[in-house]
Amino acid sequence: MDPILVLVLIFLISLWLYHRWNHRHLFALAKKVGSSRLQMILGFGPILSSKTIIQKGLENAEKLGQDHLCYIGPYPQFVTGDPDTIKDILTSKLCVFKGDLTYTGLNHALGKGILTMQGSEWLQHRKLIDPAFKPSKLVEFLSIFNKKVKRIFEDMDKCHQMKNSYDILVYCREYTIDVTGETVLGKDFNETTEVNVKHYAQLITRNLKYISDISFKVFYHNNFILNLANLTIFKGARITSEFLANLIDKNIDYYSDGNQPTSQNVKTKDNLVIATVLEALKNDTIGRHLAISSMVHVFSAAFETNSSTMYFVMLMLAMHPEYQERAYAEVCEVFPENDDGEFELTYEHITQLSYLDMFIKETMRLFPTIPHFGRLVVGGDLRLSSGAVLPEGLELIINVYNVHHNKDVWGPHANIFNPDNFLPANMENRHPYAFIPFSKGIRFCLGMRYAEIVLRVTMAKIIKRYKFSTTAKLEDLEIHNHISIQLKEHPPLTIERRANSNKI
Ligand code: HEM
Repeated sequence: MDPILVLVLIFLISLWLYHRWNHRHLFALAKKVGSSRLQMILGFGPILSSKTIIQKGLENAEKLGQDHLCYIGPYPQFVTGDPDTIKDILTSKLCVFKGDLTYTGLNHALGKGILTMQGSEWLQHRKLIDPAFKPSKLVEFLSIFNKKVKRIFEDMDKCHQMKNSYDILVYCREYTIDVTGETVLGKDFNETTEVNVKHYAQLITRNLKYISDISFKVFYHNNFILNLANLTIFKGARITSEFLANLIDKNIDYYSDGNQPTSQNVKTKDNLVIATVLEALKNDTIGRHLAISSMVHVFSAAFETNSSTMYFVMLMLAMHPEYQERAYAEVCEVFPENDDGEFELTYEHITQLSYLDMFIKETMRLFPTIPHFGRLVVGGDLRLSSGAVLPEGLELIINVYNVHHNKDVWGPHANIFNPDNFLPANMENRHPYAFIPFSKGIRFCLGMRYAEIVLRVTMAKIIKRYKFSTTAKLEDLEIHNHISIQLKEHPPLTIERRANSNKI
């Protein structure tokens, strides 16, 4: 045999043995859960994009099972859409770290903050910001949510037959930026020239694409390529977070000088989310840089999630006229006046709107705003209740989209929109980790209660004022994952003012 060929063969066999040894824990795991044999041998898998990652996740679960190992480029990932496994992971102290793959984009665009912090530093920081979302603060926010809906009414009153409903998503974004500005910073963006909400909403879209490209197109994980992209195609994409950081910086100075919020809707700065970092800065518990970036993170986590969910709720109302009328009838029962949706919701009202609650939850089941999030095993191997062992250092993807569409959990009609899935009788025997739009366990969404309230206040008012219809069907919607769930194309939407809702 040709000696060169022999050398090449020896080199390849050594390389393979090295790979096999280096990944021995993964090969052991692959015996317990599904995996692609070819990917395991090559140590490499397809490079995904925001357009393909959701579909690929469904296909992999179908082929390999809800718990499986796969490679994204050269990065091995354990992916799960199984509620037992998700519970094991999200309740384990070994899984509070976030992995590189899913957070490179966020880290790059937003810097260090609560969304991306790791381990004990994260825990300390979380304890610092948690008080901003305690029930007494949320009561204050409730009155802001009630007042702010006027903005989206003004925009939606101008709409009627839309061939493409993208503008509605934009109005939802503008509205949630407005609400977040007031609850986090005490700023009424409508009364200041500092922030052009419309321009800012456009920047966000660009930023989301940038973040998801960096995360999923793994060649951007190479510093050289990323730096090149920053100088060219991503040039300017950081404007959003830099702009936000400047705004927060100015507000820290403003409040540190003893000033109070300019917004009429906020009684005192102590009720604002920013109050938590102002206090910590006063006590020297954190530095200014972290105070700013942390508020950038809270701000960023708050608005796109809420606005996408509102938009999807409107689409679901339009596609399901029968359920829409049930939701409308319930709101009319609680608010029987001819009030055009301009009523004031209290906590008690929210508890009476049980069908609306089920409708919103079902929307979040089929369209979870954050379809995947990641974790990293740190501090030891994690033994799952299935017996499989996730080795330290392995990146994990919690596939929210898959568990929400898992037929073993939600039944054979898992892909059909049906708010009755959330009837108490139907939820009684459902796995507690079957529905996780806000994540769950140790590191669940900090703004969950805030989001639940703002969604219910806004949607109750919108349902009272408008009737939605569309020719589009659920199966027409093609979704992408730009960190938050997005539609490839926005379906037509008709918006009519309700007959008893005729004030202009
Ligand atoms: C429909 C609305 C929302 C959804 C679906 C949602 C979903 C989520 C999810 C899935 C996570 C976990 C992400 C991960 O582990 O990587 C998360 C984390 C977080 N969310 Fe939300 N969220 C929503 C609204 C909000 C709001 C309104 C705020 C703030 C006002 C907020 C603040 C946060 C923060 C700060 C974290 C990081 C928590 C931590 O790591 O300790 N979210 N959210």
